[in-house]
Amino acid sequence: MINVESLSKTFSLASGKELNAVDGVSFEVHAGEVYGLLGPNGAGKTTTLRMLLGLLPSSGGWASVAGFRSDIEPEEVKRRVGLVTSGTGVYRWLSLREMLAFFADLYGVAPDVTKGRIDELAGLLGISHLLDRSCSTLSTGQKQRASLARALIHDPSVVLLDEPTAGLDVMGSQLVAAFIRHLRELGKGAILCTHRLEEAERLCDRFGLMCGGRIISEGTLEELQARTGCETLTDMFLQLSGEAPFLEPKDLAEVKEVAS
Ligand SMILES: Nc1ncnc2c1ncn2[C@@H]1O[C@H](COP(=O)(O)OP(=O)(O)OP(=O)(O)O)[C@@H](O)[C@H]1O
Repeated sequence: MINVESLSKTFSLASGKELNAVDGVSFEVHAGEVYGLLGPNGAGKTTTLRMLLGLLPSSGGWASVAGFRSDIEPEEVKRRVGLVTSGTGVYRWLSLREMLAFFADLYGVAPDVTKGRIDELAGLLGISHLLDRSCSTLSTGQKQRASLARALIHDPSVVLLDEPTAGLDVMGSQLVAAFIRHLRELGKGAILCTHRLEEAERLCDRFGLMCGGRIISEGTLEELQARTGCETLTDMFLQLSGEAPFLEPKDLAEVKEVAS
């Protein structure tokens, strides 16, 4: 469903140097699978998603969604992808119903299908009572529900989630988790990028651990546990990236001593 093959991106920096933000990344995501693309800040996750969506040209390799190459047929790719980000972007001057209808129209959903789909998604996400409210009056959590509905309005086969729970409270995060489980039941392929590693452990079927533009390890949680000898994704990250926390517990004790 999603194929990424030797994908690379080199940025030319103002200093004249070059940065290999994504460096030969390959992975696949199948229908009904949630793939966790995880890594520290600057690992290259968002750049990978932008190339996959056809928003950014690659420097090498290719990506495809449902058989359509992002670099050759980006419009076909966008038609098949729903995007959820942490920026809960809604159109302030439209009602929620108008905004969802607007996006349905942009994606070419037939008008007679749109109404039923808005009602269905609003029911699923618990926002039916908000449909005729102006988007400008919605709370952060309500806006995120609206964004989730917007991502599915054209019934995409693939959903990309880039930090979907950033800034949300426990209830909001649980809703996003339920949404991701629902995607799996619908047989959609999904990529989840998140820094909440415990959340990723619970939600993803397989993981690609990214560091410095490369996938340094890939597999199910059990496979990664067997390979690394670590129990949690957090411990795996620290081990695989070869990085220790800036402060060891003994350092913290010293800091406390100095402070007292
Ligand atoms: N347009 C650009 N020009 C130059 N460098 C860029 C550009 N976009 C991203 N980068 C750099 O590429 C690297 C990867 O960035 P990217 O946003 O993909 O990381 P990320 O894994 O999504 O990080 P985060 O978890 O912090 O969002 C970073 O070093 C970033 O500074």
